[in-house]
Amino acid sequence: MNVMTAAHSYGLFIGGEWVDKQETAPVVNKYTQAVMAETAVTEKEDVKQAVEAAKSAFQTPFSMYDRYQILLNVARLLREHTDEFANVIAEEVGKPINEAKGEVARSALTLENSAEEAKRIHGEGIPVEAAPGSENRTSFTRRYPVGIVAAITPFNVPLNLVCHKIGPAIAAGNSVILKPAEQTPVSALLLARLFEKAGLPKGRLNVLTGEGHVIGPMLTAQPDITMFTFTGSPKVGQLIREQAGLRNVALELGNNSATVVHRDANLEKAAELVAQKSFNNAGQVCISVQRVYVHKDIYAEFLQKVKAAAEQIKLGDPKEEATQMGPMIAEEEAVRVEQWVKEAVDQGAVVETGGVRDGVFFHPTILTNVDQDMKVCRQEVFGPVVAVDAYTKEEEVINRVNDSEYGLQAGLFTNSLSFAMKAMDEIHVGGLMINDTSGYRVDHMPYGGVKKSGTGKEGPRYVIEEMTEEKIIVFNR
Ligand SMILES: NC(=O)c1ccc[n+]([C@@H]2O[C@H](COP(=O)([O-])OP(=O)(O)OC[C@H]3O[C@@H](n4cnc5c(N)ncnc54)[C@H](O)[C@@H]3O)[C@@H](O)[C@H]2O)c1
Ligand SMILES: O=C[C@H](O)CS(=O)(=O)O
Repeated sequence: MNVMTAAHSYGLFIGGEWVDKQETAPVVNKYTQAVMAETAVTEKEDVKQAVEAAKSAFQTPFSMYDRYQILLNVARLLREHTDEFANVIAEEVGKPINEAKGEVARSALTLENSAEEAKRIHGEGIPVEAAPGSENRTSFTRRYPVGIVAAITPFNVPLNLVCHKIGPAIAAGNSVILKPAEQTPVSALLLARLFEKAGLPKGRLNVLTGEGHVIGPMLTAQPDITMFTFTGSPKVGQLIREQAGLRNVALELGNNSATVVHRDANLEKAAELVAQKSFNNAGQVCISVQRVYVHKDIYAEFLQKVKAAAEQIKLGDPKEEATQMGPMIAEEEAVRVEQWVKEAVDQGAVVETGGVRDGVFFHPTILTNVDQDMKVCRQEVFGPVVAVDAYTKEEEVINRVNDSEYGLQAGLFTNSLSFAMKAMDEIHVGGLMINDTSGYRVDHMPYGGVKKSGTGKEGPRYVIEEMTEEKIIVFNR
């Protein structure tokens, strides 16, 4: 089966039906800039219909075992269609084909893990009888689905981050309304086709495409939506939280990730991983290495190694096997990154390599002589730029890592157990990776930030807690 239609034109997916709309929006191939697909533009009435479909599906029983089987089937189908999905991701994001294949494999794992968790949703016994006067009582908790989950996702990881929302929401027994990023909706629409093929009951998954700033408020205006799960920028996350009122909101937001390389680290390994995780997907990854702090004794050697690795990165057509870095999501984003680098240079930073824009491409860039208050350090670059600076003392570098509004993940390369333990206690982030960069993630681990990086955790087991409500039952014998 080829999951693509010949016309490459996609309707909305509401109540198990594909709904064509008169108004459509083009999705462009980020390398060629040619139109690769047309997607339907959602109107207010479509949002209402999606909510009705989701509500009606939610009222129909859907057993844990059926949820498990459907999620497993979709994972299997996804693996069977790896090349098609990877080609779509390479085109719609501009992500190198090998990275895109990796994203498809991770998406299948996310769905498999969600399927497994569907069978593990459980409560616990509560010893209420331990309270004086409650000797004759017996109690336990149970978890119930929250109802209708609205999921809004970003452009940079358009399939796996969608799976991180749909997989656990369905595993938990909810209905879902998905709004994928307007720049990259095609892989999500194809995924909906796989759910349809796998026999997902109609209305359990609905997909609405179009501009977020238009559809977002239409979704938050629907009182029957009980939870919002959002991955994207802090600005939009904040808006959703304000509009959602007392409803449950999970936010996976940005970061300006730091990685520390201590004087006792394995330099080869640290340099290789830093170069890889600074420039993956042209740096458009929320845990991309953006700030590197290197102990002064090894700074020069480390810098030379990372620079050599960065200069080896092959830019080009994402669909060519040899390409290691593709274009950014849009030329205006490449222009923004160019301006931030220029501003840093005007403030005294030195470009060690890169710093060059070529249309929608921005070359892998290493900056030194940086200051913590430059935009390239203080804000989230979301581009292929890394700032490398030296430090002397452990205490000093912990303070510098923590000197950020964000707190998603951080990395530390060291062989010192005491430094690793101190960092574990004192670096304020959702995840600390010892002997790895901030960029490490596997899909079943708890993943989410502190401070401006968000609230709530992803990873199927953890997000299912948020996508279910706990109820306590007390029996009086
Ligand atoms: N923490 C994480 O797990 C994680 C993962 C990936 C990306 N991100 C973050 O995402 C950002 C980049 O992605 P982006 O540019 O797609 O983010 P974005 O916030 O611009 O868009 C994300 C989604 O929100 C929608 N949206 C836009 N305006 C909206 C509104 N007013 N109401 C509701 N929805 C709206 C968009 O259409 C899109 O679907 C970065 O900050 C990055 O760090 C975080
Ligand atoms: O962009 C942020 C992503 O969550 C990182 S990953 O693709 O899931 O590793």
